[in-house]
This record gives sequence, structure tokens and C-alpha cells, in this order.
Amino acid sequence: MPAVVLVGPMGAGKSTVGALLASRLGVTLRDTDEDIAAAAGKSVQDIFVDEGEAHFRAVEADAVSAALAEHDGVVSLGGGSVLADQTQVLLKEHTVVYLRVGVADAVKRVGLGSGRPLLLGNVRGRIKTLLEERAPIYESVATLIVDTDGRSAADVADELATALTALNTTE
Ligand SMILES: Nc1ncnc2c1ncn2[C@@H]1O[C@H](COP(=O)(O)OP(=O)(O)OP(=O)(O)O)[C@@H](O)[C@H]1O
Ligand SMILES: O=C(O)C1=C[C@@H](O)[C@@H](O)[C@H](O)C1
Ligand SMILES: [Mg+2]
Repeated sequence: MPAVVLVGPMGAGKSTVGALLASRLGVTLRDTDEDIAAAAGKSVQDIFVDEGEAHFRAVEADAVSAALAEHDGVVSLGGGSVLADQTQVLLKEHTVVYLRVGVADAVKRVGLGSGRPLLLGNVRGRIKTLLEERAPIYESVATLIVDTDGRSAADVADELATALTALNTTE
């Protein structure tokens, strides 16, 4: 079972904080976006363009299920993975951290020229809508919520490492 599962929107820092946290905990990071891209032999962006979002979501649900079953370290999930009912059910069995980010910091982090397919056209507007739509879902699956606005990824990883150690010693 993973030590921790990271969820949150694009730009929350799941991949970046996940890598730092994994090294602090002495484990490895498994990122479902990377698993999907490696298996398909192309980027997540290209999968969206070539096969469409519905196909990506189906593949993603399987990738999440496999990562949760197989990986013992840190698992970071794609930003939209929590939309799947199957994933919401699976996450009940895990320690899940929601990396929260506001619109302004998320936009700064993903950059206006982002290659992220769901943000094409209007990065700020799309992020705002996605954050509003998904915040209740992230909250519902989270064991712990960590605010990341105005903080470095290293600072967030440090807080998480401490919080997880405390959580595991009180369980
Ligand atoms: N706390 C932070 N402070 C500043 N920059 C950050 C922070 N966390 C991540 N970043 C930067 O923001 C960008 C996006 O981070 P990252 O790719 O880790 O997000 P993500 O949550 O994995 O997004 P996605 O869902 O698109 O995979 C990266 O360039 C990263 O270096
Ligand atoms: O928030 C989302 O829906 C996404 C987030 C990324 O992690 C990728 O999985 C993809 O760009 C879609
Ligand atoms: Mg990522």
C-alpha cells in the first residue's frame, strides 16, 4: 500500500512535491500520468488529442488502480483522476493528501503556454472552473489538506513528511 497518495489540480505540485517527499521518506514516486504516457508511448497531451478525454479517463482509472495496488512509496495522481467513481471508492482505503492551490498560483505554475490539454484557449478561466468544480471532490477523498499558495515545493514536502510521520505514529 502506498505511504501516501497525492491529489489536487494541475499546478498543485503533485509531481514536484511527490518527488521531493519520496526522497525525504526514502521511497520512490509513482506518477500515474507518467505511467499512462509510458504505456501509450506518447504524452498525455497527445493521448487527449488523438484518442479524446473519455479514452484517457478509462485508461487513467486502470492506471490508478494498478498504482494503488502495486506501489509502496508515494503515488501522485493525475489532476482529474478523482472524477472516476472507481477511484473515489479505492481512495477510501488510503492516506490521501490534497495539495490545495488557488487560481493565481496555479496559473503562475502551469504557465500561460502550458501544454495541458484541458487548459487550451483560456488558461486562467479553465483553471478557475476546474478548481471550483473539483474542490469538493478533492476535499471528500482527502485525509489531510495542505495549502501550497505562496510556498516552495520543498517547504510543502517538509511539512508533509512531518505530518505523515506524526499520522503513522499515532495510528
Ligand atoms: N509549491 C510550489 N511553489 C512553486 N512552484 C511550484 C510548487 N509546486 C510546483 N511548482 C512548479 O509548478 C509547476 C507544476 O507543478 P507540477 O507539475 O508538480 O504540478 P502537478 O500537480 O503535478 O500538475 P499536473 O496535474 O498537471 O500533473 C512545475 O513547474 C513546478 O516546478
Ligand atoms: O486535471 C486534469 O484533468 C488533468 C491533469 C493532469 O494531471 C493530466 O492527467 C491531464 O492533463 C488532465
Ligand atoms: Mg503532475
